[in-house]
Amino acid sequence: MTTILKLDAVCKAFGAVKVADDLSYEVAEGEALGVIGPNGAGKTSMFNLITGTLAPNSGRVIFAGNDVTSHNAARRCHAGIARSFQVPQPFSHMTVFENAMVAATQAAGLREHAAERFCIEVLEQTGLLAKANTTAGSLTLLERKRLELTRALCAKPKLLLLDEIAGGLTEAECVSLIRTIKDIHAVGVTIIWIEHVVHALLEVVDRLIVIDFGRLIAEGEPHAIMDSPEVKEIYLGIEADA
Ligand SMILES: Nc1ncnc2c1ncn2[C@@H]1O[C@H](COP(=O)(O)OP(=O)(O)OP(=O)(O)O)[C@@H](O)[C@H]1O
Repeated sequence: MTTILKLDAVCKAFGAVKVADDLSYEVAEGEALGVIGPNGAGKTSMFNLITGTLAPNSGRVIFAGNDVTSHNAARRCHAGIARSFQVPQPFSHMTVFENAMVAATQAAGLREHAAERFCIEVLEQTGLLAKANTTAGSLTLLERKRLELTRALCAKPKLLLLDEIAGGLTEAECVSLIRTIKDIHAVGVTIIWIEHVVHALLEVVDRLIVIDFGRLIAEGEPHAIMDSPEVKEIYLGIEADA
């Protein structure tokens, strides 16, 4: 098993609010790791610490064997870390294809025909090829989520971070998105997926971690984690002895 990502005793606080409190865990290459936890637990902040938009107060982020703690977000992106945002952030006035091309050229460093060919390939994979010439601002929510995936994949990531990508979708849309994410995982992309739609997570991830007040409070096989009384109490608000 090769470790692709390691968080080593990462701490980050905003005033009195600890968003990462001695956070340590590892992710294996090719793994799909799910992340759950209450609102405000520090899950998105953890992604910001991994991608480099947030600097830790202490601790280290190791990616593909290199200490990237001092590397900025652009450098980490070039190294192979890409993310989708909880609220889709496309260039709304540009087409789907143009959005993909920005990622393929700026993040993956591809040029001209190679970039175009790669974007077509990714749009096929994410189910958006038919919308290639549509402006991003006129897409449905599911399509915007698919565009988030497209933009992240066009950066040619080794590690893909998904932030609540299933949120707000209908059940049928969720099923269709799960299929796409499974396909992406099947070709070897390592995934860390923060999600409140737990059944979607359980269909994809190999392992689950639970974050509360910036601390890792549970880690293990997804169904066992969801069944644990501690997680039910902290995450679902059900008292352990109820
Ligand atoms: N830049 C910042 N400055 C100050 N406080 C922040 C900042 N970013 C996040 N926080 C606070 O840190 C806490 C954790 O936020 P974060 O978005 O990481 O939680 P989360 O687990 O992703 O929540 P959710 O499930 O609601 O998306 C929240 O109380 C939030 O208000």
